[in-house]
Amino acid sequence: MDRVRVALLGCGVVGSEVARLLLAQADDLAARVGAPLELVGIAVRRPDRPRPGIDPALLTDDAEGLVARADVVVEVVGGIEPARSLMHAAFRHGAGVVTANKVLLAEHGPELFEAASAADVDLYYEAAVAGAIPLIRPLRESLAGDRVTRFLGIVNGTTNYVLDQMDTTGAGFGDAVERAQALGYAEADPTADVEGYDAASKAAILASLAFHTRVPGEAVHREGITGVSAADVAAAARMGCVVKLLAIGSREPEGPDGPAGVTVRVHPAFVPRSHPLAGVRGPFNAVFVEAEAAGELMFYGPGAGGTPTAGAVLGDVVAVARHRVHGGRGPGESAYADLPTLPLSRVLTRYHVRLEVADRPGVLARVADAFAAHGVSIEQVRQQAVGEDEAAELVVVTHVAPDTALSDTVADLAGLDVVLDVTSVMRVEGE
Ligand SMILES: NC(=O)c1ccc[n+]([C@@H]2O[C@H](COP(=O)([O-])OP(=O)(O)OC[C@H]3O[C@@H](n4cnc5c(N)ncnc54)[C@H](O)[C@@H]3O)[C@@H](O)[C@H]2O)c1
Ligand SMILES: N[C@@H](CCO)C(=O)O
Ligand code: NA
Repeated sequence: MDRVRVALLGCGVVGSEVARLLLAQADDLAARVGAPLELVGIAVRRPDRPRPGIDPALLTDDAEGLVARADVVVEVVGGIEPARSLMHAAFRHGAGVVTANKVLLAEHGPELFEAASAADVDLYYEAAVAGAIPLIRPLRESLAGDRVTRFLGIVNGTTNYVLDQMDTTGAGFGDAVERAQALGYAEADPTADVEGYDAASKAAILASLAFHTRVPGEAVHREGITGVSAADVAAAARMGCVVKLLAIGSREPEGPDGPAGVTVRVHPAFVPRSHPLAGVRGPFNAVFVEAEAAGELMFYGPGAGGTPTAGAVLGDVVAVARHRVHGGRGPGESAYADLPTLPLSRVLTRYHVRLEVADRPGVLARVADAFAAHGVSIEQVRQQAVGEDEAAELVVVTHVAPDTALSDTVADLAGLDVVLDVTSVMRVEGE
């Protein structure tokens, strides 16, 4: 093969950087691949729009036609359609695909991996989870001989920036989101990030890979950070913790509560300041992976941004192009373990519960009784007066308890006449 033809679909934040780096590093990439990479075209919606540094002759609005002329298709359009159809078209034409599209993989991964396998071509997606951080390849290849038992990480840069601002400046949620938008971290519509959808797609992809099973995006338990208040962040600080949006996947053994399987969840949690994840600041990402032989591994770096993400895309382009030149293909989907995704009731966690209660004799005992009635053991209780009236804030930290026992406790607490409000319920993770 005297050259590898690369088609780029999408020329936005990531795509424009992929195009720039492909051209700027052409000689190095050719040496690494064993043949030159030829950028044969860039599919865009508006080919007439000038794009600095990009030859207008490369621009086309005929994405289908471009895909038919490529050996490697880079999909950085995002969303479900037309990305999904274009990837299928690439496979039909015998082209390998590199994508950064976590939404598409979390929703339609199995179908796309099957199509790639049937066509005997590659589907690579390092940039889809935690941007530039090498994470997909270590899970898919370096840890292929090990048994991953758990991952715990920060996989959304926007929400990490927002929570970090709330922690370091005392800002409220709304102000912190506005700062994230002003800096270009958060989109004009930040729903996918702040409601945890983006992190849930990434958690689904990581869990599928790590546990050799299929976890669809909708099977991930998802809570965003819109309910996290400045008071929650301050309460975390008083406990020596910081609030982080975590993505957690875990193998659960067979037990009295049900069969073996996996749990996968995304939610805000208190993380002790001594834990390495607490030190992940601003828009950075980090993922802890625990494996039986390797022990604890941590992957850290920029989880987003045009240039870092384009670097991860190009790493995949080199791998897929090498296979075109030298033959063979990389590992495909590995879902042989076929483990069920278990309900959250199988998860054991510590909880931090904040209540507003009447400040009179016997209240503490009644609150403690509600926890005891569901077998939830209390580790710490702290009370402080609030305002002038006869109310107090009560903070209860539990020992590990099943999720269902805690939610039943909270329902009972909310029904007590001495409890004026259950202000917040947060999990405590990472100890
Ligand atoms: N931006 C990041 O930091 C980042 C990080 C990791 C992964 N990703 C993923 O990379 C992908 C691209 O993200 P982005 O930030 O570059 O988005 P973007 O919105 O900046 O770019 C997407 C581009 O695709 C174009 N487009 C849409 N429909 C098209 C079509 N039918 N034909 C041709 N072009 C079309 C849009 O006009 C836009 O220019 C997404 O899947 C995203 O989730 C982005
Ligand atoms: N919106 C994502 C981009 C990377 O997928 C984030 O904030 O992490
Ligand atoms: Na990555």
